[in-house]
Amino acid sequence: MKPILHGQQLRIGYGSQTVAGPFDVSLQAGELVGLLGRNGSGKSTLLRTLAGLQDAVGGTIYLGDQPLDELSAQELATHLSVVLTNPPPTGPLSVRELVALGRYPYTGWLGRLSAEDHRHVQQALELTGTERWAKLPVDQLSDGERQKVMIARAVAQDTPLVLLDEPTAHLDLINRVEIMRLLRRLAHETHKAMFLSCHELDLALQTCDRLALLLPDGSLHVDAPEALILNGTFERAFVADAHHIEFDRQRGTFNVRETTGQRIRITGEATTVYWTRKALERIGFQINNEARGIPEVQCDSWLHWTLRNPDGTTEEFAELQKLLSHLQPDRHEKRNT
Ligand SMILES: Nc1ncnc2c1ncn2[C@@H]1O[C@H](COP(=O)(O)OP(=O)(O)OP(=O)(O)O)[C@@H](O)[C@H]1O
Repeated sequence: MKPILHGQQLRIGYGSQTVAGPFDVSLQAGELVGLLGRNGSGKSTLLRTLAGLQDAVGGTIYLGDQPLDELSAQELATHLSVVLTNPPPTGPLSVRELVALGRYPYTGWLGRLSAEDHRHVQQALELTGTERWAKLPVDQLSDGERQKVMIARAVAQDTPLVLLDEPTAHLDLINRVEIMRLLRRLAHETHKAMFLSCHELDLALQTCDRLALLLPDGSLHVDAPEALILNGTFERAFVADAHHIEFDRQRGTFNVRETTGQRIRITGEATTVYWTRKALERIGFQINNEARGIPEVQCDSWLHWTLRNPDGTTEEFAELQKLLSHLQPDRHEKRNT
């Protein structure tokens, strides 16, 4: 399938200063692609470059068959829409009026909306679930609601490609999930390519069709999320030089490690084992179920733990905190002195 956007030997940056690249990147119709990377890796720079808001340091970007830099601003606006992090225009604008601004590439210099434009605006409101706020002033919406309206404006612009810079920033968990599910649904149902930057690795792993990882060495890796975990690219992107963070490849999560060198075994009921393991790792224990002659925590059932000491003695605990305090008496004593 022909890509909607293709960047060839792309180098992004400022003036002659390269931030990342050279790399190739392609976006296909009907897919949600998440752009991830550490702070300063170049996510916003890449999005702005693909949007034609700043020049590439090198390489060429094609929208279909046409090089991006040969398109006029008006033509570009029919190929791609952009949702940036800056706050939307405030003032007495209603939600419907803001969404209608998405039609600007198609309206004449008077900005008068045709019946076709009104149809697109209505459709965008319905597709994004924002129709119920259509008459409200935009500045009366919550951050999550306003973000959906900004997405509706991009949908009304009716472009095959939508670029979004951190659309989930400053939103709570429910709204972050809602926005990602909305973008995924829009990509699949309206057959648009959606390319968004974000910092929520977990959410991106669960919702994006593909992920693009910008690495500290300036390379870009695009693949199925699970493939990037399996081949180690995820770790290289985020924890290559971080000493106290470890990536759990089995669960796709990052763990904070403050190891004291003490080892412990842990067995028993799966959910209790999972959270007990997290707690023990948090206080510095290394879990090693292969080792012999070290203490063992048996998670007997929900809210009951047995500690087997290497000398064969056992102790019972009905609270996780009591087990933790028992296992790290130094900290406990220090706190009491
Ligand atoms: N206007 C500019 N002129 C020169 N360098 C810039 C400019 N804007 C950003 N940079 C630099 O380009 C690099 C990439 O910045 P960019 O904002 O693209 O990163 P990012 O991945 O989006 O970061 P974050 O996750 O913190 O938003 C950084 O080193 C930054 O300092």
